[in-house]
Amino acid sequence: MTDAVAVQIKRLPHGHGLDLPAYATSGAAGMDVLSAESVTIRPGQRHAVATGLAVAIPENYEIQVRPRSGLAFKHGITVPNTPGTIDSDYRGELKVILINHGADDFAIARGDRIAQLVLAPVTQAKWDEVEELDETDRGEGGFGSTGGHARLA
Ligand SMILES: O=c1ccn([C@H]2C[C@H](O)[C@@H](COP(=O)(O)OP(=O)(O)OP(=O)(O)O)O2)c(=O)[nH]1
Ligand SMILES: [Mg+2]
Repeated sequence: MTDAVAVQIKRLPHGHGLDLPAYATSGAAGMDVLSAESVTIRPGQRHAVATGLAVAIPENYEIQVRPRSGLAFKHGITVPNTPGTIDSDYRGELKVILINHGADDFAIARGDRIAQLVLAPVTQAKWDEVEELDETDRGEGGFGSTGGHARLA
C-alpha cells in the first residue's frame, strides 16, 4: 500500500460511541462503515441509513459507497446508487442508501457494518468541443456489437 491519504472526519452527536469506518484487513480496499441507527428495511424498500459521520475529503478525491457482498449475497441488501458518490465539498452527514431486494425484513442494529467506503482519485474533465471525432475500428458499434455473451473464438 502507498501512504494513506488523511481525510478529516467528524462525529455528529448521534455518531458518538461508534467505531470509525475501518479496513477489516491490511489489504482491504474499503473501510466498513457502521450504521448509527436501528432500522428495519422491508422487502422492496429503501432507506438512507445514518452513519453519524461527516467528512472533508481532500480535493481531487472522492469516497465511493459500495455494497458489502455478504449482505448482497445472503440477504439481497445492496446500495441502489452504487457506487454512491461523496463529493470532496460535501459537509453533510454521510448516508448509506440501502435497498432490500430480499424476501424478508432486514433488521439493522446500531453499530452494524452496512457498506464500505473506498477513497478514490478524481480527475475532472474539461470539454474540447469538435465538429468531427476521429475514426476507430469500433465506430458507432456498442451494446453487444462485438457478439453476445458467448466466448470469443
Ligand atoms: O450514497 C450517498 C450518495 C451521496 N451522498 C451525499 C454526498 C454527496 O456529495 C451528496 C450528493 O450526492 P449526489 O451528487 O450523488 O446526489 P444528487 O442527487 O446529484 O444531489 P446533489 O444535487 O446534492 O448533488 O450526497 C451520501 O451521503 N451518500
Ligand atoms: Mg450531484
